[in-house]
Amino acid sequence: MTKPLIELRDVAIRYGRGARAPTIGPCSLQVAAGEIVALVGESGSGKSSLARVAAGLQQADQGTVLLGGEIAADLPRGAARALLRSVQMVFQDPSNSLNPNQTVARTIREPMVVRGLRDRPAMERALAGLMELLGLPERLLGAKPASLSGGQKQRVAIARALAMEPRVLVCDEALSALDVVNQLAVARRFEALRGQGLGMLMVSHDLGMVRRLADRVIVLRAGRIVEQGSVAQVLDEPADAYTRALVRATPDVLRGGLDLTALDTLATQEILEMGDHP
Ligand SMILES: Nc1ncnc2c1ncn2[C@@H]1O[C@H](COP(=O)(O)OP(=O)(O)OP(=O)(O)O)[C@@H](O)[C@H]1O
Repeated sequence: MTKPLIELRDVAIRYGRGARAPTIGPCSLQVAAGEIVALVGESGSGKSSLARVAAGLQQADQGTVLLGGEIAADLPRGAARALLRSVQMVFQDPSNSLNPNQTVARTIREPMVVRGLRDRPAMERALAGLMELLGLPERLLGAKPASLSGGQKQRVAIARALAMEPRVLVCDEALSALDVVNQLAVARRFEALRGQGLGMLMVSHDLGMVRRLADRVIVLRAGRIVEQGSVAQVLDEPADAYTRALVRATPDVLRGGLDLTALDTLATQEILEMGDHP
């Protein structure tokens, strides 16, 4: 059997020492190639903490993180770094994650340099490919974040993450700050990337988007996984009382997924052009 791209085994995180210090876990989860797994739960339930551990940005206090069946710390330094680079993270607010002094081109080229790409023409081809994939017009290559719309900034952040050629993308509310047009455009890109084998762990409050994108849903409450299963199982027939409350707390229109039927008939480029007014 192929190994999951990411596996968290009995991962626990503890913030501080006192009896009331927030504790998350132990939690176990897996993301396979071409699979989108959603982490949902109320604010403070531990979604972002687990996402950061999965992305290698935070150390767990207990448990193991396996990437493609391997533990980075067990490998020689170069191999460990390459393994850790196979997971990239996209955050909610691109304004905080992009360097305000760097152009779009430099932002997206940088990870290519980090992963060792030295061939300039290959780099330019990869840059052009990512710009096209994310619906970013060429004229933005020399632009700095301040002159981009929120949607464009987030698409640059996603292009930068993909420039590392990750096997898994960890998205922490990556679509929440976007308007519905940009959400749909990016969701379509994620669907296409999943088709190419990319795995995704997505943290989201938006059960409509979870229904659209995710294959499986994991429900967290107060640092513990209370339920997990397919989207249909968890969102339509939740077994756990907390999941039922979470689903019920979402307005009908969002629970069923946003009605994007009219927009969905348009080509992605048309959708992006609608959303590209800075
Ligand atoms: N760096 C930190 N130091 C101390 N406590 C923290 C830290 N990060 C998170 N916590 C605490 O850990 C718990 C889980 O936080 P986390 O951000 O992982 O939850 P979340 O489900 O992602 O919440 P939200 O949906 O509001 O982003 C919370 O009680 C939070 O206050």
